[in-house]
Amino acid sequence: MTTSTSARTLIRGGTVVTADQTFRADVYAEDGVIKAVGPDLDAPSDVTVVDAGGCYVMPGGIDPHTHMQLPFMGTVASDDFYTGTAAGLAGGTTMIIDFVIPNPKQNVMEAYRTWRGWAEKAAADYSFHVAITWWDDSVHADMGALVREHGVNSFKHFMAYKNAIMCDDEVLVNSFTRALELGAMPTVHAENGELVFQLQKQLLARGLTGPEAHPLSRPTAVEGEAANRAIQIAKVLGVPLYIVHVSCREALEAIARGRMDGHRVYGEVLAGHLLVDDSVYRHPDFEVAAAHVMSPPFRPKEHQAALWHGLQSGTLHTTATDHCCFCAPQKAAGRHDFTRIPNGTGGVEDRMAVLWHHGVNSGRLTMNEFVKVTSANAAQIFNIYPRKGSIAVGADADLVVWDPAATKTISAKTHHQNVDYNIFEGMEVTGLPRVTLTAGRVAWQDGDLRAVRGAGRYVNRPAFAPGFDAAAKRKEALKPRGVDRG
Ligand SMILES: C[C@@H](CNC(N)=O)C(=O)O
Ligand SMILES: [Zn+2]
Ligand SMILES: [Zn+2]
Ligand SMILES: [Zn+2]
Repeated sequence: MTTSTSARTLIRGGTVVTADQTFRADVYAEDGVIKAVGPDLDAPSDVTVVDAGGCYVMPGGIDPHTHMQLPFMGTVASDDFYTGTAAGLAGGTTMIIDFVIPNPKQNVMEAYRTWRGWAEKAAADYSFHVAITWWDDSVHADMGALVREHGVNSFKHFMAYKNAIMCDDEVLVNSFTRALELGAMPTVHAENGELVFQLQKQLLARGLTGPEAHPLSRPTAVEGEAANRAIQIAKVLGVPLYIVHVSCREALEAIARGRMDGHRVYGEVLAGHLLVDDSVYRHPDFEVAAAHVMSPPFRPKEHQAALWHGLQSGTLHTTATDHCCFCAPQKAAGRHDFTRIPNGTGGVEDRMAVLWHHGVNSGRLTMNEFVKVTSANAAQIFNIYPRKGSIAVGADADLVVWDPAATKTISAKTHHQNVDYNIFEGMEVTGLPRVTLTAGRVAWQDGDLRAVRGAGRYVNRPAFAPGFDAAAKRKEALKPRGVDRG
């Protein structure tokens, strides 16, 4: 179902904040596209006027890491593409990049079509990273079709989850090589799945079955090793790399080393990893501890300071949520075996507010840096800027009118996410979306959510600079050199 985007909307009286500018201006949108940005714009007839007085007008948030209705660990994530994108709109996020995750040996194109069907009901725009969970010639071919015909320019690799969707080095090397040929970005979930598997077995054998064992099975060295390995593999192959949910100092330092070596490595950090620490796993109530089971796990406090410094210094580039919700009855599957607790937590509704409060209000980030890490950088890294992540004529009218004085206490009792727990429960934040517009239409205003099921559109993300064929380049490099007689 498509909704009219011929709505004419004038956002009046605000201060526009983009990744690089802050200036007083009105914004006029028509047919879902920004048509004018400037002071004191005239209001044509039959226009909807949005009062942005005292507010900032920013590009709508882009969450580059969600899993709506993901089938995982024997159950299905509780937010679907409609409820999850609606909750995102309530929090100022106007686009998600979700994941197609084929089962091993499942045809990649078939999995892609399945996820496309599920996402038809989305209330905001969406796109997909496609996970490569196995390898053969059909995967090589399907990656080409996805890039050339379906607007996919990023491929995900889980280095964790052994005996499920974990990639070994053979898959990583083949898929990274193919990504380079195609001009696509490989991304990784960097945890050494073999180590996790062995540590889980050891912990269970010692009778440690509760959620407090979850972080013990995934120490930071397990993430640091995998991050470094993925970076070195990408470096040898000459392909860029994006590391999702960087949660600890070891992974951050691997990225910093790679970047210092001149390698194109990007890092993503979750709002949760910036603000929630590992004490949650020692909560006496199983439900509270299990609600926080996700991977990589929440870490000791000292890693959060490092992650904030990573964001401030440009070693980390995007913020996300890894929104993958499971309610208490689903988490209870692991009541007597923590390895069976479905991994995942929420956050798509709260990311922008918690980052504004703890990032901008605290002085860690400027407002422009806030726009970079919640929207513009993800748009640039995944090649949809300035259509997304900017406020400019011709860009999509995905906008948020941000009230820096508005306050609320985050709670599962009041959030719109379809999950019975909130990892930011009780957190008081100042700075909230007053209005969120998707394709020029008001979807959230002063607490009233008017998300439209099916209004979201699939966003094609073009390949990067013409992917050259790495094989040809390697052949050239290996050609015997004639003696150079000077
Ligand atoms: C399966 C997915 C969500 N779950 C999680 N992060 O624990 C992921 O690993 O990113
Ligand atoms: Zn090839
Ligand atoms: Zn992951
Ligand atoms: Zn994820």
